[in-house]
Amino acid sequence: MTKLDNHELQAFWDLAGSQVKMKALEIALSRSLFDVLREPCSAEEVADKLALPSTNINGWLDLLWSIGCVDKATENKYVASALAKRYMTSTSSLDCSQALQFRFQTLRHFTEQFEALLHEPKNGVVLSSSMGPLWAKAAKAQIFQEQRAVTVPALNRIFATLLKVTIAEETPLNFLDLGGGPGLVSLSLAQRFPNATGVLFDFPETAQVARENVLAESLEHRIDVQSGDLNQQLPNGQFDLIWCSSVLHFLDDANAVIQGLATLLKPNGILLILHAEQTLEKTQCEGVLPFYLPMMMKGNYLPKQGEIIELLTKNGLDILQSEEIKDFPMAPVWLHCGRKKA
Ligand SMILES: C[S@@+](CC[C@H](N)C(=O)[O-])C[C@H]1O[C@@H](n2cnc3c(N)ncnc32)[C@H](O)[C@@H]1O
Repeated sequence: MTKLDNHELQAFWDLAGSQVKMKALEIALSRSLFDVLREPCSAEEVADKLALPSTNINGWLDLLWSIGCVDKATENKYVASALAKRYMTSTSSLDCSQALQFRFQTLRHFTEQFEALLHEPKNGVVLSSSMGPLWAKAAKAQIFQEQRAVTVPALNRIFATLLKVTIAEETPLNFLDLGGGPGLVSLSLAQRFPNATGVLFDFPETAQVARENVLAESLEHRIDVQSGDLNQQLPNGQFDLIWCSSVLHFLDDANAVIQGLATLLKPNGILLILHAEQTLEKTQCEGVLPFYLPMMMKGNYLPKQGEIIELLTKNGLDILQSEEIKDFPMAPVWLHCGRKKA
């Protein structure tokens, strides 16, 4: 070790310090600080606008500066960074303020239960129908924001540059968006494929949120919003393309649902499954486990690497490609693209 290297304990001190950074950001989001800082302000002006004493405001703003949320402008003024303006201001079309706060809260809640879950692991998801209203609330807030800012751009990249199978934009296909939440994936598919029709399927309460978003875009003649509990029933229809992202974690039997999806595909139909997975690779564990271990310990399903491919193959699909997708909400997911045999 040269005297310029960090001590080998630094990584663990940094872990402790990240709690303080997180709290600084959480307070900033809850007080709409970045809306205030759309224009440069001094610490005193920030204090005045947020009705706080000015004593500790400089330190708070400097910490936010150190993590990239604030820039320093001239004359001792601070201004929201370009990143914060893009993702943390209420007028931005990519605003993720609520989504970020939700993640802070739920992961903190998990840390409080962590040890109890080691003593008493759970081995089944909560009765799924009771989750309907909670999912609908999420579909109006954090899932909506994450679909708009992250999932839809990832979908666009996947279709534009990543998929090895080409689907011509004018194809008159019928798609299914399984567990589609607020429906931005369905809207995006309908816009990408102008001759397509589609079905979004989710719990009744969430489906209502999706229906309103579909109506707002006047696409109700092309997107049929169906509802039910996937543990009990499948959507109606026969599909050329199925998009299923971050849904299997919440179901009782992923195998049964994939088996069902295979029956809903037309011959040569394409199934795109995007889910976080358990892997044996250290950096992937580091990226995935902080976000998905809580779910696993509560009894949710996190596929092992290779498991989805096995299920798709077992249910009569040829695997066309499997890729790690890093620009997905919270943590990387694996995209598996399967095609039903003709
Ligand atoms: C994490 S969200 C993912 C939403 C969307 N697929 C995406 O990637 O943004 C999970 C979705 O699955 C839906 N879901 C979970 N369990 C379900 C069930 N048993 N039946 C129907 N929908 C369900 C939820 O309502 C929610 O909209």
